[in-house]
Amino acid sequence: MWCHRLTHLFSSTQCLLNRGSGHQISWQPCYRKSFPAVSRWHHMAPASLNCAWQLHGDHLELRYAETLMRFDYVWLRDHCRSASCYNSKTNQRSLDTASVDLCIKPKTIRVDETTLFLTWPDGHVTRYGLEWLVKNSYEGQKQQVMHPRILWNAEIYQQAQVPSVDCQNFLETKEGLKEFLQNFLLYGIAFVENVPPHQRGHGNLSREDQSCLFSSRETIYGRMWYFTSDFSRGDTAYTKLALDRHTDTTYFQEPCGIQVFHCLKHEGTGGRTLLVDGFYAAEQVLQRAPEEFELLTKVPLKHEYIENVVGCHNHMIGVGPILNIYPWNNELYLIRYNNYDRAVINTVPYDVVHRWYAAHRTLTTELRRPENELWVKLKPGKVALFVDNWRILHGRESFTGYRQLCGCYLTRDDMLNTARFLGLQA
Ligand SMILES: C[N+](C)(C)CCCC[C@H](N)C(=O)O
Ligand SMILES: O=C(O)CCC(=O)C(=O)O
Ligand SMILES: [Fe+2]
Repeated sequence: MWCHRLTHLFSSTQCLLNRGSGHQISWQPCYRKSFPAVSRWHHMAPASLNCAWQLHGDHLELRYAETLMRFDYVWLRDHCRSASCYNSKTNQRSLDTASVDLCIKPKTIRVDETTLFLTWPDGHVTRYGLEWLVKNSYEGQKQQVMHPRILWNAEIYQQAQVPSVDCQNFLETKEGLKEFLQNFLLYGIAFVENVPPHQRGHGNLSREDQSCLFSSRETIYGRMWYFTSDFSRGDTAYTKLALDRHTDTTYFQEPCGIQVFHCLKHEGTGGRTLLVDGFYAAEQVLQRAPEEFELLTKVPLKHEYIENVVGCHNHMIGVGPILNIYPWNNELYLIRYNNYDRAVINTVPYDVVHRWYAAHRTLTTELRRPENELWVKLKPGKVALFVDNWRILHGRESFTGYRQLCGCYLTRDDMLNTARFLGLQA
């Protein structure tokens, strides 16, 4: 179900973005020597309509499994999987791409039931499985999502009844870890239950020692952080004030991928945690105001962290748009949203800035809809909450009394690496 939702999302943006004039790819002039373009379709067998191909001056056109693909000849030479061009033990290219003639074209081409054969002018033969080509072609990739997800508002998330994973299962069994990761990848949040209320318990969830699960990302806040409302750092997080929804470390060139929260103590009232699916809100913007969505993907902004308290002097700047999409399929992969930490806007001309403010307002309205808000109370020593900081916004209610939280940021690449190792699409 989610797959269709997203395919729909991406294909509508695709049209949108392709129309934008700034988005057009300008082709370099091709200096290939004249090549007799064969303008008729070759079918592999008279009876088979499954596969057909056609040679053009600078590319091969191939139709297979209902996909029409176009391959540049240099691309076809560059991706050769023969033993001399590719080391299948290390999965690395051995061919020096810079040694390929940019005007190269195959001397002969042949296709059978499963394979495309190309012979190059120097006699070298390249073979491609047709399935491999579908999977690896631009056209094939364009139809796929990189990260399957279930976008949610409070009702969708609650009805899904996503189970928390028990801490011991998570740490000690492959199934527990896999279930946790699957939930996390689909929803962008995941809870681990029965975490011991002391700090080590939390550390075990993410440190490189013993359990070897994920590595934490060391930042200006340290590797693991313990914080309370003592204003030990120059940031509102270290007070008792409410924090509106935001993502963290927007002022890093690469914002932290994952954040883990574990409540150690709270003697007082308030302090609930707010979670909002930023991608769900962005999808609403795309559907209601596609040109505003596009603007939010295009306008670069700075976020900034300037801190001068005793012992801590930091000045961080991160640059990027609020919404980041993969250009080939328009899939959203990162939202950078923190109104507290957004820096002076000096990267945008005045007329664009006004439209940007309107687009920002539309997104903010979606993010603030009460039906999109998931509120949870982190009880001391019960759950650890993992948050995808590239997708989910978090915030907190103001509170009274003594409240101590600990947590860490995790390296996103390592978590996705583990997920892929367990057979998940990540
Ligand atoms: C989580 N921890 C308390 C360490 C950091 C708080 C960082 C707060 C900062 N305004 C931001 O949003 O990035
Ligand atoms: O105090 C909280 O619950 C969260 C504060 C916050 O936004 C953060 O630490 O990143
Ligand atoms: Fe935060």
